[in-house]
Amino acid sequence: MNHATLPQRVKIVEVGPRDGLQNEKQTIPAEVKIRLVDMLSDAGFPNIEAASFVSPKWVPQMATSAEVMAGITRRPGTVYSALAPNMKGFDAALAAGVDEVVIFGAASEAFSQKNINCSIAESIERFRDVAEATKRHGLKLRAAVSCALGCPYQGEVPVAAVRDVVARLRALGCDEIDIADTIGVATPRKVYAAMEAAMREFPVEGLSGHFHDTYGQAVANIYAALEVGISIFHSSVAGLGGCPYAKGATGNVATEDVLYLMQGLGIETGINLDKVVDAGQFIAGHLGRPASRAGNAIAAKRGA
Ligand SMILES: CC(C)(COP(=O)([O-])OP(=O)([O-])OC[C@H]1O[C@@H](n2cnc3c(N)ncnc32)[C@H](O)[C@@H]1OP(=O)([O-])[O-])[C@@H](O)C(=O)NCCC(=O)NCCSC(=O)C[C@@](C)(O)CC(=O)[O-]
Repeated sequence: MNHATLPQRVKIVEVGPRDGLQNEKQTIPAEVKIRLVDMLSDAGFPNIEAASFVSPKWVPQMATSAEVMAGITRRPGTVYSALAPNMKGFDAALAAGVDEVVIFGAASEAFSQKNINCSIAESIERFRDVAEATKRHGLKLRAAVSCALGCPYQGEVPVAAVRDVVARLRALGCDEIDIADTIGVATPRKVYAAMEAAMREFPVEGLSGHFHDTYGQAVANIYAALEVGISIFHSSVAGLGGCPYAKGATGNVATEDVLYLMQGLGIETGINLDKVVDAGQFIAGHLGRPASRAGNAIAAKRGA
């Protein structure tokens, strides 16, 4: 049997406090978000997406982002990221002291319009100023490519569109680019194709897999991405989430499930799974819903 050579170490970016919580209907107090970020920091994540400086009319849940950033206890070695779609968002992110600014585009025109109210070409022009300011202030710059594997409005998204937007984002000076399955529709062969298209335009070391788990394929998709050399993955504690502009999409792949997979594969993450399980139980308890599969299994075993 042929076994692909997998990376020995991966970076897991915890996106639960942002992607995970942004779609919650119930208002989550800033103190709860702060406690969640602090628990995640304590688990040793190298990168936590903690906030989003977007219009509060568009995404009300993220309106407390400045308060959250001011309230968290920063762990040395953790990069704290926030979304910024324009200069207003950038200025707020800078004032809040983020380490990494995330611009977010799409490989689908229809999604770009629904999510950020402009075309792909217009978004790149808006991001140019944000990218330039990010670099000038010595911050890291990351870009997300939403709907790289399917769009809730347009359906299929050609890999040529993924390649094209990755090239445009590279030209802005991005340090990392996320290939996002916003609505969780991908299966492994689609992941190979999208990642291979992206790899033609951007170094594989800087590409990440951002998978939602709507159809239960996210762990298989992560494995497929590992096989083509991707070594950065995004996940949400307790599998929180969904996109406000992608109806029916469920949360990101659960961090506990991803860490369990990596442990089984002997791939280093530097993250304490037990502490992530605690964070997952905390936030799932607060929201009144079950945590992730691996998280619940580990918690149940502890209680046994
Ligand atoms: C981009 C805009 C602002 C354009 O929205 P617009 O309405 O075209 O913007 P505008 O410039 O005309 O401004 C309208 C109002 O918003 C305000 N405004 C404008 N910008 C900001 C800002 N940064 N922070 C706070 N307020 C802002 C601005 O001041 C003004 O206020 P008013 O004068 O009406 O009182 C809007 O569409 C928006 O905020 N969209 C955000 C959508 C969003 O956050 N989606 C979820 C994140 S993306 C995601 O989850 C996908 C990802 C990354 O996880 C990867 C994946 O899975 O695909």
